[in-house]
Amino acid sequence: MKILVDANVPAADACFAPLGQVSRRPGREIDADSLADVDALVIRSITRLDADLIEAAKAKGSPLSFVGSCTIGTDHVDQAALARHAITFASAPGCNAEPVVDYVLSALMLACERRGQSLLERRVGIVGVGNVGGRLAARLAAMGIEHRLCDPPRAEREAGSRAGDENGQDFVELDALIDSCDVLCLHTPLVREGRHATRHLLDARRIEALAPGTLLLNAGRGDCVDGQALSRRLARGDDLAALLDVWEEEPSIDQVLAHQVALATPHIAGHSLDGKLRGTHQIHQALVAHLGLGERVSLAELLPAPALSRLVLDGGLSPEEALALCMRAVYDPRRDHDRLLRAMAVDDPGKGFDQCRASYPLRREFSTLTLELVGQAQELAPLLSGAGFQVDCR
Ligand SMILES: NC(=O)c1ccc[n+]([C@@H]2O[C@H](COP(=O)([O-])OP(=O)(O)OC[C@H]3O[C@@H](n4cnc5c(N)ncnc54)[C@H](O)[C@@H]3O)[C@@H](O)[C@H]2O)c1
Ligand SMILES: O=C(O)[C@H](O)[C@H](O)COP(=O)(O)O
Repeated sequence: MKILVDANVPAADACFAPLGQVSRRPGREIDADSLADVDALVIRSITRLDADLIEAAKAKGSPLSFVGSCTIGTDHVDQAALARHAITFASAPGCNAEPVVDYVLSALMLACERRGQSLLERRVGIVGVGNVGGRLAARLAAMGIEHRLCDPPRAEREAGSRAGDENGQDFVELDALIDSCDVLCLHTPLVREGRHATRHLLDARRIEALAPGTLLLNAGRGDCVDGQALSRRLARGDDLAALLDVWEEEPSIDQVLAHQVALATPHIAGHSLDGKLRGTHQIHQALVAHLGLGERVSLAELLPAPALSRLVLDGGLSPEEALALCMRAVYDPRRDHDRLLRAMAVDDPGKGFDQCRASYPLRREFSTLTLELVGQAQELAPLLSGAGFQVDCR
C-alpha cells in the first residue's frame, strides 16, 4: 500500500514503512494530485482536508481508505466528507496534552515573574476542561493554585451526576469565570457552529470585561479569540497581558497583535518530542487496527533518553525560585517568542511562522526530569511533583 505522510511527522519511517511504501510531502502542499494513488494519508493540523480536496482526490480515482491526523485538534478535517467515501479517520486525542500544560505553566510563571507577582497566589480560570484543561486543573490542584472551570458541554452532559473535575470543582459560566479569575486559559477546540460554538468565544464584549492586570492565555485555537478586539484592547495599554500560542489566519498572523502580546509563540505549545511521537504512534496504532494487523513498533522504542535527566536541588531556594529554575531547565518559552519575532522580521511573516514550527528545536517534557531533593529542598517535593516533575527525596 502507498502511505503519504506530512514531512513534519517524526518517526514516520519507523511507524509506517513496515506497513507500506512511504512518501513525504510538506503538509501545506498535499493536494488532489498527491492523493491520486495513495491508500493512507498521515497529516498534521496544517493540511486542510476539506470536502473539495477529498472529492477532487476521489474524482482522480484515489484509493484513499484511511486518514490519520497526529494531532488532538480535528477542525482541519471534514470528517463527514470522509465518511461519505467510507474513509476511516483517526486523530490522536490527548497526545500532546502534557506539553501544552508544561507550556502554560512556564508561560504563566514567566508573565508573573515579569510583573513581580506570585503564580502561586493567582486564581486561574480554565475554559475547556478536556484532555488539556483537565490535566492543567489537576496540576494546579496539586500545586495548591486556586482555579475555576468552565465547560458548558461537559456541565450539560454531566448534569445530574457530579459536574466538575476530579477534585470535585463545579463548572461556572464563562462570564462568571471572567469576573472571578485573574488568569484566563483557553483550551477549547474550534467549533464553528451550534449552541457551544467557540469561534470568537472571547469576543469584543468579553475582552472588554477582562479586568486590568489579567493574564489571558490561548493555547486552544486562534479563532476562539477575536484578535482585532484583543489588539484594540492591548493598544490602550491598561496592563492586560496576552500570551498567545494560536492565532487567527495562521500562518499569516496579525503582525500588530504579535508585537502587542506579552508572549507570541508559533502554535508550538504541544510540540515536545514526546508529544509528537505519541501522536505518530497513536496513528500507527489506528492504521494497523484498520488493516487488521498488530503493532509493529512500541512507543518506548521511539523515545530517546532525555539530554537532561537529573538535577540536584539543595536548600536555599524559595518555592517560586525552585519552580522557575526547574521549568526553565526543561522549557523556556522566551526562546520560542524570540525565534518567532526574528523569523517574521527577516522573511515573509507567514513563511517565518511555518519555518519556526518546521525547524522546532528538541523539547522534552517536565516528566522526563528527575529532581533529587536534598535536605531542606525536600519540603518542595509536593509542589515540584505537582508541577509535573519526577521527584526523588534522599
Ligand atoms: N496549541 C497547541 O499546540 C495545541 C495542542 C493540543 C491541542 N490544542 C487545541 O486544544 C483543544 C483542546 O484540546 P483537548 O485535548 O483538551 O481537547 P478535548 O476534546 O479533550 O477537550 C476540549 C474540551 O473543550 C470543551 N468545550 C467545547 N466547547 C466549549 C465551549 N464553548 N466552552 C467551553 N468549553 C468547551 C469540551 O466540552 C471539552 O471538554 C484542541 O481541540 C486543539 O484545538 C492546541
Ligand atoms: O491539535 C493539536 O494537536 C495541536 O494543535 C498540534 O500541536 C498542532 O501541531 P501541528 O499539527 O500543526 O504540527
